Amino acid sequence: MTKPPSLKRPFKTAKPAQAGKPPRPARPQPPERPGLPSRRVAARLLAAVVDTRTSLDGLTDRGHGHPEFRALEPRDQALVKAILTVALRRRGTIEAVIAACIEKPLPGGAASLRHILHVGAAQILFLDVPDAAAVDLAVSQADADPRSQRFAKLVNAVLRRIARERDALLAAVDDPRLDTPAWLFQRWAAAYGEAEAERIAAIHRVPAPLDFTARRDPAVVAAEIGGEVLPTGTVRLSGGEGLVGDLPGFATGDWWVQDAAAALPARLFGDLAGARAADLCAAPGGKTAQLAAAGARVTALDISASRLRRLKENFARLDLEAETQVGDLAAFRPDEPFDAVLLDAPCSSTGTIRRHPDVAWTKTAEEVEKLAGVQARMLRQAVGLVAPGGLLVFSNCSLDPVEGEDVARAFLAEHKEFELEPVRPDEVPGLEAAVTGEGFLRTTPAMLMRETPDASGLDGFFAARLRRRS
Ligand SMILES: C[S@@+](CC[C@H](N)C(=O)[O-])C[C@H]1O[C@@H](n2cnc3c(N)ncnc32)[C@H](O)[C@@H]1O
Repeated sequence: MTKPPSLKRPFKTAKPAQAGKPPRPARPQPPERPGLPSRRVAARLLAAVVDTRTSLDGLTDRGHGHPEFRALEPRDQALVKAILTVALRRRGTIEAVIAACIEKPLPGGAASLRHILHVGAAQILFLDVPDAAAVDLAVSQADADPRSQRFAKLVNAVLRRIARERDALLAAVDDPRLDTPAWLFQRWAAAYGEAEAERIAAIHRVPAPLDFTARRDPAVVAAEIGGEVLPTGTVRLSGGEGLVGDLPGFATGDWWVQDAAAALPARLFGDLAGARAADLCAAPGGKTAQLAAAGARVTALDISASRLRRLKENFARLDLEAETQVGDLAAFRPDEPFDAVLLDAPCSSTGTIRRHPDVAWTKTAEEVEKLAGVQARMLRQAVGLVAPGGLLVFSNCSLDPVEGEDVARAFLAEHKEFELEPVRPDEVPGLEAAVTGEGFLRTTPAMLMRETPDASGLDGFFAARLRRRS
């Protein structure tokens, strides 16, 4: 990451003090304007996401995130996250609105100016921040940055116009496709058709509901947190804001946060009471928790020690048990094979864009292809871990068939000792349309439509259930 520019104006190096003359006291710096640090950090993090394809989750991690983010007060951190989430979710729209307010394109190399404008416009267009504050802080920010100082007047004019003409400007550029990078939209259109790709792009513009998997009775959890039980059994809370940890049932381990689609793959094993199960890519453990809660004796493997630590914390809260192992699947040699093996493989995560809008701007088509190769390799490594007659569920949260259907088909063609055990529509009530003709499970964010968009949709997920012949 580039070194953060100094906020202070450049100053000349002081000459060494001459003998006899007392050194001149340093001029006190005026205190920074309230609100400016959070906007500066927002612009810096936006740059890291879109210019160097850095994950927003990593940048805003409370323990290991960007140092300037970690230095902010919790309230300012929340504001930075809110600004960035909407700035990335509506990136194309914001870009089009800014373009409509300037006579000629922003000068090439004016990246810093562009990020300042995006942060300012995101607040004016989509957040409950007073327009005057958003404009003034963006102007101060431009003025304090040597790279954008000469554009401070432009920032003022553009953002004031956006504040004045917000509704008309938004109406003039209202096209969900704008907020999805073209390469990604084309891949969805090729896979699901133009109309479904548009529906996916449209629902991505709406913040996702919060989904929970109940440890015991979903109806009780729904009543306690004021949510609804979806036909799939997931508990959903829409339009909810605030800290998950403050909700009833958190401390007592009554539920864990898990998207409705992410809850499906582990259910494909059916009855697991007393079974030996392995979760080969387990952390942070949403699906491992399902396996353990269903009565399996679970071994949870993950290559990341820190992510596995989170799994252990989650399990302690949920009062669930699993044997954990930090390690690479390639070197995993258990004493005996398992009845049930889950491979929830690393992927491009394009099915989670609604919750993680940075994914749309940090991933590339090349990465999708490369990750499909990783998944195919991991699936081959899982073969010897499945007992005869046992089940192997392969899943991931990519929306791209290259990482899902294609990997599963190639595996089945190569491994005649496995057969596909088709998913039946009655196994996924409310999501019957997610069962493909071949018997795979394929969700897209445009499924599971409810009364309002903020209560609708789910992550894009793929799952195939493969049985090892006896
Ligand atoms: C999609 S995440 C798993 C999410 C998890 N199943 C859940 O539901 O909470 C993929 C996980 O695979 C792990 N991983 C990646 N490569 C691995 C490997 N070679 N061996 C074991 N784990 C690996 C990553 O550390 C990551 O935690």
